[in-house]
Amino acid sequence: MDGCLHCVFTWQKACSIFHTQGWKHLRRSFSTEKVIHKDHSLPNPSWSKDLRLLFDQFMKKCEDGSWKHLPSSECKVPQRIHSFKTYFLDSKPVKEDQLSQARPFTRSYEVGQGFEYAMFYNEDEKRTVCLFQGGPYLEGPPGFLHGGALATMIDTTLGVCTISCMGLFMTANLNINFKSPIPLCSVVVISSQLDKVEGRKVFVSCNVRSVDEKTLHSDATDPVLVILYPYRMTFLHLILLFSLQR
Ligand SMILES: CCCCCCCCCC(=O)SCCNC(=O)CCNC(=O)[C@H](O)C(C)(C)COP(=O)(O)OP(=O)(O)OC[C@H]1O[C@@H](n2cnc3c(N)ncnc32)[C@H](O)[C@@H]1OP(=O)(O)O
Repeated sequence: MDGCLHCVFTWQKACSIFHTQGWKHLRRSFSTEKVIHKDHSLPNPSWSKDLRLLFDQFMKKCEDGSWKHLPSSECKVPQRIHSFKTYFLDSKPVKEDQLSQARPFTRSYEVGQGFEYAMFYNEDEKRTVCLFQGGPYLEGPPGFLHGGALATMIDTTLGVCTISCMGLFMTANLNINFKSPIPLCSVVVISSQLDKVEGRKVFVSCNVRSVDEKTLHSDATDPVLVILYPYRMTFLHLILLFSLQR
């Protein structure tokens, strides 16, 4: 029992570290390996004027503590976290050399070519906002953003909202309505919120609007995110959690 509680605290600690300090600290806290990181959610030369302006506006909102900027990082992912991810979900382990190549999908492009974004979280309102600029490698219809790229960012924003509010999860269902195409390299605001929790199910929703808020590009209502922890814990998971702490 003590062991189980210890694991609960470990995950609570992980989630708390995640939304106060970001992935880099979460990863570092579970690893003895040296982690090289860079925060990709800060302005860079590829950011348009719109993205910079919005970023500055949200950073201002962070000053009174109501909103938090969520940093990102690209790093050499520690092997143990990979093992954890692989085994925790009962999937077949992938080869070591493939693992060493792994990196978060949304941070896998050259600066400015793919997903440029910054996220902000409001704990009281259980809301997450993502300021997103889709680069030229994310083209779908000529001159417009690929629907799958937008779905990726919606899933990521909803995921960050869920992990910040509730903890570890897997997306079980995601319903997206594409209402108006997004011009490539333009900026949109993805606003997500936690609507309700029923047992292991977390219901979150979001909408995607243009910077001037006049155009509703897309919305996702009642997607379901199922939280895995602490309800489906096997002996193997417990061993892995203990090993992560060493
Ligand atoms: C740092 C953070 C940033 C992260 C950003 C990245 C975000 C990326 C998010 C993802 O891409 S996750 C990857 C894509 N998702 C998957 O691969 C999930 C694959 N599916 C599964 O692994 C399992 O189906 C799942 C864990 C979702 C559920 O399996 P379980 O065996 O744990 O749950 P179960 O089937 O018993 O269902 C639990 C409840 O959820 C409900 N449920 C399950 N699937 C559902 C579904 N598809 N739609 C609606 N409800 C669903 C189910 O009816 C039930 O409701 P009740 O509790 O009321 O009985």
